Amino acid sequence: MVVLAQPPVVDQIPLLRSPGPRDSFVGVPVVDLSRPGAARAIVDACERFGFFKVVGHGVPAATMDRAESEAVRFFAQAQGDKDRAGPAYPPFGYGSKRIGLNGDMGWLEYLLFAVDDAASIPDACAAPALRSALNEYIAAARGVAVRVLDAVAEGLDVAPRDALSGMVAAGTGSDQVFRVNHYPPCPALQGRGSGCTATGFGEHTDPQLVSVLRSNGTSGLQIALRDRDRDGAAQWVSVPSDRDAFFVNVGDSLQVLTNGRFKSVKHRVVTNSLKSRVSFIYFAGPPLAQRIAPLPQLLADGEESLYKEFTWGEYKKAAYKTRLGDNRLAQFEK
Ligand SMILES: C=C1C[C@]23C[C@@]1(O)CC[C@H]2[C@@]12CC[C@H](O)[C@@](C)(C(=O)O1)[C@H]2[C@@H]3C(=O)O
Ligand SMILES: O=C(O)CCC(=O)C(=O)O
Ligand SMILES: [Fe+2]
Repeated sequence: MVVLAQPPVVDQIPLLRSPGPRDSFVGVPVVDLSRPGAARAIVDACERFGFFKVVGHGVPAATMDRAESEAVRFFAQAQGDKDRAGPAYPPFGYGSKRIGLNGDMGWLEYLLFAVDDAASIPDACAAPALRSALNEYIAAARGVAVRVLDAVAEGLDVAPRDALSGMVAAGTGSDQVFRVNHYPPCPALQGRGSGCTATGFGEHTDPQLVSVLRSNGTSGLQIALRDRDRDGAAQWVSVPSDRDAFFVNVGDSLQVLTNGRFKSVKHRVVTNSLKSRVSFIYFAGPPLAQRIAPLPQLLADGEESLYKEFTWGEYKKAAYKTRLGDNRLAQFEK
């Protein structure tokens, strides 16, 4: 008998049932930031999906294109050169296949950076052309996060209007993280049939307030709908890619600030057997000392917080001890 050995690393990456073409989800809410009514539309999308697409954002295509081509150039380097930009933990830099420190694996490589208050990544972490392209992109993504959080406050009628955006705006000491993910085609999937795919980035929620994502034209991102199916299973749907738009995820911290009115969206990335996906994600985290508790104006008379009191620093520390797919908020629920 001939036993075909698989490369061991692929063995460690969970395979998934591939969604069929009809799972491509046409219902992703689209918000035009340049139009009146955006604030209401954002609140509606956050309540229904914890996820939406942003158009009319005004970020120049050249900013996105330059960041993408510099990232593609970085990932095209020899493995040894990329490894010199790592490891991803600690503190930040290049990583491959291992996500976090607790045993999660995915079919990807990535750059992970802490972002300073001026929305820039540390000098030592990337070559000048890559660093300059990413810094320009990060400033633009932060701008989108600030506008989205202003709109959330407006749509929820919270005063002051910068009650949320003030936690990430320049000069506030916000705890921002930025990552560039590259999902190469997964050759091990070829010949396995269309029903099978591999985990690019396993299912999880993002711990921060919001995350602002942009990808090239390759699909792979999936979100779980809020309602489970009749058997109690998560309903995963594929998000059609759009390289000109941003996608916004509600994170765990915004779930708490709205006392569960918004829910952080569970999402994951599955690999494509033929095409590379490159994505950029800006994670808008508040300052470490920021208290994360429901905004008083969102609590009805007599309504209590669903969560124990904590600061972002405390939540982040606890989150980094968890596996990707864990329910990180559970230990903070009352
Ligand atoms: C497994 C992990 C990776 C992660 C830290 C964690 O222990 C749990 C949260 C993960 C996550 C998900 C969203 C972002 O990609 C991320 C940078 C974050 O803030 O929380 C990652 C963390 C990571 O990759 O370091
Ligand atoms: O790469 C993507 O498209 C999404 C990745 C993601 O969810 C994350 O990095 O937290
Ligand atoms: Fe995520």
